[in-house]
Amino acid sequence: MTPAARLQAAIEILEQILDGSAVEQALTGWARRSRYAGSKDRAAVRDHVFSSVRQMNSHAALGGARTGRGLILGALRSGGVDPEPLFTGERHAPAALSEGEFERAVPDLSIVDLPEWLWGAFQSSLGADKAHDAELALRDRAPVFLRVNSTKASVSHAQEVLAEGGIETVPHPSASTALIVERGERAIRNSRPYLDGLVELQDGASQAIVERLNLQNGMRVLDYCAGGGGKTLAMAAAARLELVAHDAAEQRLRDLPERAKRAGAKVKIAKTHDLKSMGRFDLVLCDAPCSGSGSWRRAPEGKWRLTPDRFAELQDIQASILAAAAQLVKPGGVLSYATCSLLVPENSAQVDRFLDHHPGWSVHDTHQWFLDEGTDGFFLAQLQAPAA
Ligand SMILES: C[S@@+](CC[C@H](N)C(=O)[O-])C[C@H]1O[C@@H](n2cnc3c(N)ncnc32)[C@H](O)[C@@H]1O
Repeated sequence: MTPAARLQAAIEILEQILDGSAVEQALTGWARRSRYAGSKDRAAVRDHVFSSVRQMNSHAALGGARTGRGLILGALRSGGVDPEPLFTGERHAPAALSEGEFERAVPDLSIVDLPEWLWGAFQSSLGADKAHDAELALRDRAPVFLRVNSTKASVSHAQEVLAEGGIETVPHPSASTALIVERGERAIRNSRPYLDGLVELQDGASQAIVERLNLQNGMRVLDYCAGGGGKTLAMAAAARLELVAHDAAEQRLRDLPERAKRAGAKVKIAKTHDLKSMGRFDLVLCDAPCSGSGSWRRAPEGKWRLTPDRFAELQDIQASILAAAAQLVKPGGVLSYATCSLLVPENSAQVDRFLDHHPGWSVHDTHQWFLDEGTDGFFLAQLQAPAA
Protein backbone atom coordinates (compact mmCIF):
# COMPACT_ATOMS: atom_id res chain seq x y z
CA MET A 1 0.00 0.00 0.00
CA THR A 2 1.17 3.54 -0.66
CA PRO A 3 1.36 5.98 2.27
CA ALA A 4 -1.72 7.72 0.81
CA ALA A 5 -3.69 4.45 0.58
CA ARG A 6 -2.89 3.77 4.24
CA LEU A 7 -4.34 7.18 5.10
CA GLN A 8 -7.52 6.38 3.15
CA ALA A 9 -7.85 3.09 5.03
CA ALA A 10 -7.45 4.95 8.35
CA ILE A 11 -10.12 7.45 7.24
CA GLU A 12 -12.61 4.63 6.61
CA ILE A 13 -11.81 2.90 9.90
CA LEU A 14 -12.15 6.17 11.84
CA GLU A 15 -15.58 6.70 10.24
CA GLN A 16 -16.71 3.36 11.69
CA ILE A 17 -15.29 4.28 15.10
CA LEU A 18 -17.12 7.61 15.02
CA ASP A 19 -20.28 5.64 14.18
CA GLY A 20 -19.81 3.60 17.38
CA SER A 21 -17.60 0.61 16.45
CA ALA A 22 -14.95 -0.43 18.95
CA VAL A 23 -11.43 0.45 17.75
CA GLU A 24 -10.11 -3.13 17.72
CA GLN A 25 -13.25 -4.41 16.02
CA ALA A 26 -13.01 -1.78 13.27
CA LEU A 27 -9.30 -2.54 12.73
CA THR A 28 -9.82 -6.30 12.65
CA GLY A 29 -12.73 -5.95 10.22
CA TRP A 30 -10.61 -3.84 7.88
CA ALA A 31 -7.66 -6.27 8.09
CA ARG A 32 -9.96 -9.21 7.20
CA ARG A 33 -11.35 -7.37 4.19
CA SER A 34 -7.89 -6.19 3.07
CA ARG A 35 -5.84 -9.33 2.49
CA TYR A 36 -3.48 -7.32 0.24
CA ALA A 37 -2.31 -5.32 3.29
CA GLY A 38 1.03 -6.56 4.62
CA SER A 39 2.13 -6.40 8.26
CA LYS A 40 3.82 -3.01 7.76
CA ASP A 41 0.64 -1.62 6.18
CA ARG A 42 -1.48 -2.93 9.07
CA ALA A 43 0.91 -1.45 11.62
CA ALA A 44 0.93 1.94 9.86
CA VAL A 45 -2.86 2.08 9.57
CA ARG A 46 -3.20 1.08 13.21
CA ASP A 47 -0.80 3.87 14.23
CA HIS A 48 -2.79 6.45 12.23
CA VAL A 49 -6.06 5.31 13.80
CA PHE A 50 -4.77 5.20 17.39
CA SER A 51 -3.08 8.56 17.06
CA SER A 52 -6.36 10.17 15.95
CA VAL A 53 -8.39 8.46 18.67
CA ARG A 54 -5.91 9.77 21.25
CA GLN A 55 -6.12 13.29 19.82
CA MET A 56 -9.69 13.37 18.59
CA ASN A 57 -10.43 16.97 19.60
CA SER A 58 -7.17 18.54 18.47
CA HIS A 59 -7.03 16.62 15.17
CA ALA A 60 -10.68 17.47 14.42
CA ALA A 61 -9.97 21.15 15.05
CA LEU A 62 -6.90 21.17 12.77
CA GLY A 63 -8.68 19.13 10.09
CA GLY A 64 -11.83 21.21 10.17
CA ALA A 65 -14.26 18.34 10.87
CA ARG A 66 -14.90 15.48 13.28
CA THR A 67 -14.96 12.93 10.47
CA GLY A 68 -12.45 10.30 9.42
CA ARG A 69 -11.16 12.66 6.76
CA GLY A 70 -11.03 15.65 9.09
CA LEU A 71 -9.15 13.66 11.73
CA ILE A 72 -6.51 12.46 9.27
CA LEU A 73 -6.10 15.91 7.76
CA GLY A 74 -5.65 17.28 11.28
CA ALA A 75 -3.18 14.51 12.15
CA LEU A 76 -1.01 15.37 9.15
CA ARG A 77 -1.10 19.08 9.95
CA SER A 78 -0.30 18.45 13.58
CA GLY A 79 2.78 16.48 12.45
CA GLY A 80 3.83 19.30 10.11
CA VAL A 81 3.03 17.26 6.96
CA ASP A 82 1.43 19.00 3.97
CA PRO A 83 -1.64 16.88 3.04
CA GLU A 84 -1.90 18.15 -0.55
CA PRO A 85 0.60 15.72 -2.18
CA LEU A 86 -1.12 12.81 -0.37
CA PHE A 87 -4.75 13.81 -0.92
CA THR A 88 -4.66 13.40 -4.70
CA GLY A 89 -7.67 11.18 -5.39
CA GLU A 90 -5.38 8.97 -7.50
CA ARG A 91 -5.46 5.18 -7.14
CA HIS A 92 -6.35 4.49 -3.52
CA ALA A 93 -5.45 7.91 -2.10
CA PRO A 94 -7.97 10.15 -0.32
CA ALA A 95 -9.91 12.50 -2.62
CA ALA A 96 -8.22 15.80 -3.47
CA LEU A 97 -8.68 18.64 -0.98
CA SER A 98 -11.79 20.73 -1.42
CA GLU A 99 -11.56 24.51 -1.35
CA GLY A 100 -12.62 24.66 2.31
CA GLU A 101 -10.10 22.01 3.31
CA PHE A 102 -7.19 24.10 2.03
CA GLU A 103 -7.83 26.60 4.79
CA ARG A 104 -5.47 25.97 7.63
CA ALA A 105 -6.87 26.11 11.14
CA VAL A 106 -4.54 27.82 13.58
CA PRO A 107 -3.51 25.41 16.38
CA ASP A 108 -5.65 26.23 19.41
CA LEU A 109 -3.71 25.59 22.61
CA SER A 110 -6.86 25.67 24.72
CA ILE A 111 -8.15 22.45 23.14
CA VAL A 112 -7.85 19.38 25.36
CA ASP A 113 -8.18 15.80 24.19
CA LEU A 114 -10.73 14.83 26.81
CA PRO A 115 -14.50 15.27 27.02
CA GLU A 116 -15.36 18.41 28.98
CA TRP A 117 -16.70 16.67 32.10
CA LEU A 118 -13.55 14.54 32.37
CA TRP A 119 -11.29 17.54 31.95
CA GLY A 120 -13.08 18.97 35.01
CA ALA A 121 -12.47 15.71 36.89
CA PHE A 122 -8.77 15.75 35.90
CA GLN A 123 -8.36 19.32 37.13
CA SER A 124 -10.08 18.71 40.44
CA SER A 125 -8.12 15.48 41.01
CA LEU A 126 -4.67 16.61 39.91
CA GLY A 127 -4.63 20.41 40.08
CA ALA A 128 -4.22 22.57 36.98
CA ASP A 129 -0.54 21.85 36.18
CA LYS A 130 -0.55 18.09 36.69
CA ALA A 131 -3.90 17.78 34.87
CA HIS A 132 -2.41 19.61 31.90
CA ASP A 133 0.72 17.40 31.92
CA ALA A 134 -1.36 14.22 32.15
CA GLU A 135 -3.73 15.30 29.37
CA LEU A 136 -0.74 16.03 27.10
CA ALA A 137 0.97 12.74 28.00
CA LEU A 138 -2.22 10.84 27.11
CA ARG A 139 -1.95 12.15 23.53
CA ASP A 140 1.21 10.09 22.99
CA ARG A 141 1.81 6.46 22.30
CA ALA A 142 2.82 4.43 25.39
CA PRO A 143 6.28 2.88 25.43
CA VAL A 144 6.54 -0.91 25.34
CA PHE A 145 7.70 -2.30 28.66
CA LEU A 146 8.91 -5.79 29.46
CA ARG A 147 9.14 -7.44 32.87
CA VAL A 148 12.09 -9.74 33.34
CA ASN A 149 11.01 -12.92 35.09
CA SER A 150 13.67 -12.98 37.79
CA THR A 151 13.07 -16.68 38.50
CA LYS A 152 14.35 -17.44 35.00
CA ALA A 153 16.85 -14.72 34.08
CA SER A 154 18.77 -11.72 35.32
CA VAL A 155 17.99 -8.39 33.66
CA SER A 156 21.31 -8.39 31.80
CA HIS A 157 20.88 -11.98 30.57
CA ALA A 158 17.33 -11.20 29.37
CA GLN A 159 18.65 -8.13 27.53
CA GLU A 160 21.35 -10.23 25.84
CA VAL A 161 18.98 -12.90 24.55
CA LEU A 162 16.43 -10.30 23.46
CA ALA A 163 19.17 -8.48 21.52
CA GLU A 164 20.06 -11.74 19.71
CA GLY A 165 16.53 -11.60 18.25
CA GLY A 166 16.88 -7.91 17.29
CA ILE A 167 15.01 -6.58 20.36
CA GLU A 168 16.95 -3.71 21.91
CA THR A 169 16.05 -2.74 25.48
CA VAL A 170 17.21 -0.52 28.32
CA PRO A 171 16.44 -0.90 32.03
CA HIS A 172 13.77 1.50 33.33
CA PRO A 173 13.94 3.01 36.84
CA SER A 174 10.26 2.30 37.61
CA ALA A 175 11.07 -1.25 38.81
CA SER A 176 14.12 -3.47 39.15
CA THR A 177 12.61 -5.88 36.59
CA ALA A 178 11.50 -3.25 34.04
CA LEU A 179 12.91 -2.86 30.54
CA ILE A 180 11.85 -0.37 27.89
CA VAL A 181 11.91 -1.71 24.36
CA GLU A 182 13.78 0.65 22.05
CA ARG A 183 13.79 -1.45 18.90
CA GLY A 184 12.15 -4.63 17.61
CA GLU A 185 8.88 -4.48 19.56
CA ARG A 186 6.94 -6.28 16.83
CA ALA A 187 9.23 -9.31 17.19
CA ILE A 188 8.56 -9.78 20.91
CA ARG A 189 5.65 -12.22 20.85
CA ASN A 190 7.49 -14.67 18.59
CA SER A 191 10.86 -14.29 20.27
CA ARG A 192 12.54 -17.11 22.20
CA PRO A 193 12.82 -15.24 25.54
CA TYR A 194 9.08 -14.39 25.42
CA LEU A 195 8.01 -17.92 24.45
CA ASP A 196 10.30 -19.38 27.15
CA GLY A 197 8.82 -17.12 29.85
CA LEU A 198 11.96 -15.04 30.48
CA VAL A 199 10.03 -11.84 29.83
CA GLU A 200 6.41 -10.69 29.90
CA LEU A 201 4.82 -7.57 28.43
CA GLN A 202 3.90 -5.40 31.43
CA ASP A 203 3.87 -1.69 32.13
CA GLY A 204 6.52 -0.38 34.55
CA ALA A 205 3.99 0.90 37.11
CA SER A 206 2.32 -2.52 37.31
CA GLN A 207 5.74 -3.97 38.08
CA ALA A 208 6.44 -1.23 40.61
CA ILE A 209 3.16 -1.96 42.39
CA VAL A 210 4.16 -5.58 42.88
CA GLU A 211 7.61 -4.55 44.18
CA ARG A 212 5.89 -2.25 46.67
CA LEU A 213 3.84 -5.12 48.10
CA ASN A 214 7.02 -6.35 49.80
CA LEU A 215 6.11 -10.01 49.31
CA GLN A 216 7.98 -12.55 51.42
CA ASN A 217 8.50 -16.28 50.92
CA GLY A 218 5.74 -18.39 52.43
CA MET A 219 3.00 -15.74 52.35
CA ARG A 220 -0.56 -16.74 51.38
CA VAL A 221 -1.61 -14.26 48.72
CA LEU A 222 -4.87 -13.78 46.81
CA ASP A 223 -5.08 -11.82 43.56
CA TYR A 224 -8.78 -11.00 43.84
CA CYS A 225 -9.20 -9.26 40.44
CA ALA A 226 -6.59 -11.25 38.55
CA GLY A 227 -7.93 -10.72 35.00
CA GLY A 228 -5.34 -11.92 32.50
CA GLY A 229 -2.95 -12.56 35.40
CA GLY A 230 -0.32 -9.90 34.69
CA LYS A 231 0.13 -9.02 38.36
CA THR A 232 -0.38 -12.63 39.47
CA LEU A 233 2.67 -13.69 37.49
CA ALA A 234 4.71 -10.73 38.68
CA MET A 235 3.86 -11.70 42.28
CA ALA A 236 4.79 -15.33 41.61
CA ALA A 237 8.23 -14.18 40.45
CA ALA A 238 8.76 -11.87 43.43
CA ALA A 239 8.72 -14.55 46.18
CA ARG A 240 7.80 -18.19 46.79
CA LEU A 241 4.12 -17.76 47.66
CA GLU A 242 1.01 -19.78 48.16
CA LEU A 243 -0.73 -17.86 45.39
CA VAL A 244 -4.41 -17.91 44.44
CA ALA A 245 -5.94 -16.08 41.46
CA HIS A 246 -9.61 -15.12 41.29
CA ASP A 247 -11.75 -12.99 38.99
CA ALA A 248 -15.50 -12.46 38.96
CA ALA A 249 -15.38 -13.03 35.19
CA GLU A 250 -13.97 -16.56 35.11
CA GLN A 251 -13.32 -16.47 31.38
CA ARG A 252 -10.75 -13.72 31.94
CA LEU A 253 -8.57 -16.28 33.77
CA ARG A 254 -8.69 -18.65 30.79
CA ASP A 255 -5.11 -18.09 29.61
CA LEU A 256 -3.55 -17.92 33.05
CA PRO A 257 -2.67 -21.64 33.46
CA GLU A 258 -0.77 -21.60 30.15
CA ARG A 259 0.96 -18.31 30.96
CA ALA A 260 1.87 -19.57 34.43
CA LYS A 261 3.36 -22.74 32.94
CA ARG A 262 5.50 -20.69 30.56
CA ALA A 263 6.68 -18.51 33.44
CA GLY A 264 7.35 -21.52 35.70
CA ALA A 265 4.86 -20.13 38.26
CA LYS A 266 2.57 -22.07 40.59
CA VAL A 267 -0.89 -20.48 40.80
CA LYS A 268 -4.13 -21.96 42.07
CA ILE A 269 -7.28 -20.67 40.40
CA ALA A 270 -10.32 -20.11 42.61
CA LYS A 271 -13.96 -19.61 41.70
CA THR A 272 -15.93 -17.08 43.73
CA HIS A 273 -17.84 -19.73 45.68
CA ASP A 274 -14.53 -21.48 46.63
CA LEU A 275 -13.08 -18.42 48.30
CA LYS A 276 -14.90 -18.63 51.63
CA SER A 277 -13.59 -22.13 52.32
CA MET A 278 -9.97 -21.25 51.53
CA GLY A 279 -9.15 -19.54 54.81
CA ARG A 280 -7.71 -16.06 55.10
CA PHE A 281 -4.75 -14.54 53.34
CA ASP A 282 -1.70 -12.52 54.45
CA LEU A 283 -2.25 -10.23 51.51
CA VAL A 284 -5.17 -9.70 49.13
CA LEU A 285 -4.52 -7.59 46.04
CA CYS A 286 -7.54 -5.87 44.47
CA ASP A 287 -6.49 -4.51 41.09
CA ALA A 288 -9.97 -3.13 40.64
CA PRO A 289 -11.91 -2.26 37.49
CA CYS A 290 -11.72 1.50 36.96
CA SER A 291 -11.96 4.32 34.43
CA GLY A 292 -8.57 3.26 33.04
CA SER A 293 -7.63 6.95 32.91
CA GLY A 294 -3.96 6.18 33.61
CA SER A 295 -3.77 3.85 30.63
CA TRP A 296 -5.64 5.81 28.00
CA ARG A 297 -2.48 6.05 25.88
CA ARG A 298 -2.95 2.30 25.23
CA ALA A 299 -6.76 2.23 25.14
CA PRO A 300 -7.68 5.78 24.09
CA GLU A 301 -11.29 5.12 23.19
CA GLY A 302 -11.96 4.71 26.91
CA LYS A 303 -11.81 8.47 27.44
CA TRP A 304 -14.47 9.15 24.81
CA ARG A 305 -16.76 6.29 25.82
CA LEU A 306 -16.74 6.79 29.60
CA THR A 307 -19.90 8.50 30.89
CA PRO A 308 -20.53 10.14 34.27
CA ASP A 309 -23.02 7.32 35.05
CA ARG A 310 -20.51 4.59 34.31
CA PHE A 311 -17.87 6.45 36.32
CA ALA A 312 -20.22 6.50 39.33
CA GLU A 313 -21.09 2.83 38.80
CA LEU A 314 -17.38 1.91 38.75
CA GLN A 315 -16.91 3.61 42.11
CA ASP A 316 -19.70 1.50 43.62
CA ILE A 317 -18.14 -1.66 42.17
CA GLN A 318 -14.76 -0.68 43.65
CA ALA A 319 -16.32 -0.13 47.09
CA SER A 320 -18.09 -3.49 47.02
CA ILE A 321 -14.92 -5.29 45.86
CA LEU A 322 -12.97 -3.77 48.74
CA ALA A 323 -15.67 -4.72 51.26
CA ALA A 324 -15.80 -8.34 50.01
CA ALA A 325 -12.02 -8.71 49.79
CA ALA A 326 -11.48 -7.29 53.29
CA GLN A 327 -13.26 -10.35 54.72
CA LEU A 328 -10.57 -12.58 53.21
CA VAL A 329 -7.64 -10.82 54.91
CA LYS A 330 -6.10 -12.36 58.07
CA PRO A 331 -6.06 -10.24 61.24
CA GLY A 332 -3.06 -7.92 60.83
CA GLY A 333 -2.85 -8.77 57.12
CA VAL A 334 -2.89 -6.40 54.17
CA LEU A 335 -5.49 -5.41 51.61
CA SER A 336 -3.72 -3.79 48.66
CA TYR A 337 -5.97 -1.67 46.48
CA ALA A 338 -4.75 -0.70 43.01
CA THR A 339 -6.28 1.10 40.04
CA CYS A 340 -4.87 2.32 36.74
CA SER A 341 -6.63 5.62 37.41
CA LEU A 342 -5.48 9.19 37.96
CA LEU A 343 -8.79 10.27 39.47
CA VAL A 344 -9.32 10.88 43.18
CA PRO A 345 -12.89 9.46 43.39
CA GLU A 346 -11.49 6.04 42.41
CA ASN A 347 -8.35 6.32 44.51
CA SER A 348 -7.86 8.18 47.81
CA ALA A 349 -11.61 8.93 48.12
CA GLN A 350 -12.30 5.22 47.77
CA VAL A 351 -9.79 4.50 50.54
CA ASP A 352 -11.46 7.10 52.80
CA ARG A 353 -14.84 5.53 52.09
CA PHE A 354 -13.46 2.10 53.04
CA LEU A 355 -11.91 3.40 56.29
CA ASP A 356 -15.20 5.08 57.25
CA HIS A 357 -16.94 1.71 57.09
CA HIS A 358 -14.16 -0.50 58.50
CA PRO A 359 -13.08 0.57 61.98
CA GLY A 360 -9.65 -0.62 63.08
CA TRP A 361 -8.16 -0.66 59.56
CA SER A 362 -5.29 1.71 58.78
CA VAL A 363 -3.36 2.84 55.72
CA HIS A 364 0.32 1.99 55.75
CA ASP A 365 1.31 3.00 52.24
CA THR A 366 -0.14 4.94 49.31
CA HIS A 367 1.44 5.92 46.04
CA GLN A 368 0.21 7.57 42.84
CA TRP A 369 2.10 7.04 39.60
CA PHE A 370 1.51 9.89 37.18
CA LEU A 371 2.55 9.61 33.56
CA ASP A 372 5.64 11.76 34.05
CA GLU A 373 8.00 8.85 34.66
CA GLY A 374 7.01 7.15 31.40
CA THR A 375 4.81 4.47 32.98
CA ASP A 376 1.03 4.38 32.92
CA GLY A 377 -0.81 6.22 35.68
CA PHE A 378 -1.57 3.95 38.65
CA PHE A 379 -2.62 4.18 42.28
CA LEU A 380 -1.83 1.86 45.18
CA ALA A 381 -3.04 1.96 48.78
CA GLN A 382 -2.10 -0.70 51.31
CA LEU A 383 -4.59 -1.12 54.11
CA GLN A 384 -3.78 -3.05 57.23
CA ALA A 385 -6.43 -5.13 58.96
CA PRO A 386 -6.79 -4.82 62.73
CA ALA A 387 -4.88 -7.45 64.72
CA ALA A 388 -7.05 -10.24 66.18
C1 LIG B 1 -7.98 -3.97 36.06
S1 LIG B 1 -8.57 -5.53 35.65
C2 LIG B 1 -7.38 -6.61 36.36
C3 LIG B 1 -6.07 -6.68 35.61
C4 LIG B 1 -5.12 -7.73 36.13
N1 LIG B 1 -4.95 -7.68 37.56
C5 LIG B 1 -3.77 -7.67 35.47
O1 LIG B 1 -2.78 -7.24 36.10
O2 LIG B 1 -3.68 -8.07 34.30
C6 LIG B 1 -9.93 -5.69 36.75
C7 LIG B 1 -10.54 -7.07 36.81
O3 LIG B 1 -11.53 -7.07 37.85
C8 LIG B 1 -12.50 -8.02 37.49
N2 LIG B 1 -13.70 -7.77 38.32
C9 LIG B 1 -14.75 -6.94 38.08
N3 LIG B 1 -15.64 -6.98 39.09
C10 LIG B 1 -15.15 -7.86 40.00
C11 LIG B 1 -15.61 -8.35 41.26
N4 LIG B 1 -16.75 -7.92 41.77
N5 LIG B 1 -14.85 -9.26 41.90
C12 LIG B 1 -13.68 -9.68 41.37
N6 LIG B 1 -13.19 -9.28 40.18
C13 LIG B 1 -13.92 -8.36 39.50
C14 LIG B 1 -12.70 -7.81 36.02
O4 LIG B 1 -13.27 -8.96 35.43
C15 LIG B 1 -11.27 -7.54 35.56
O5 LIG B 1 -10.65 -8.70 35.09
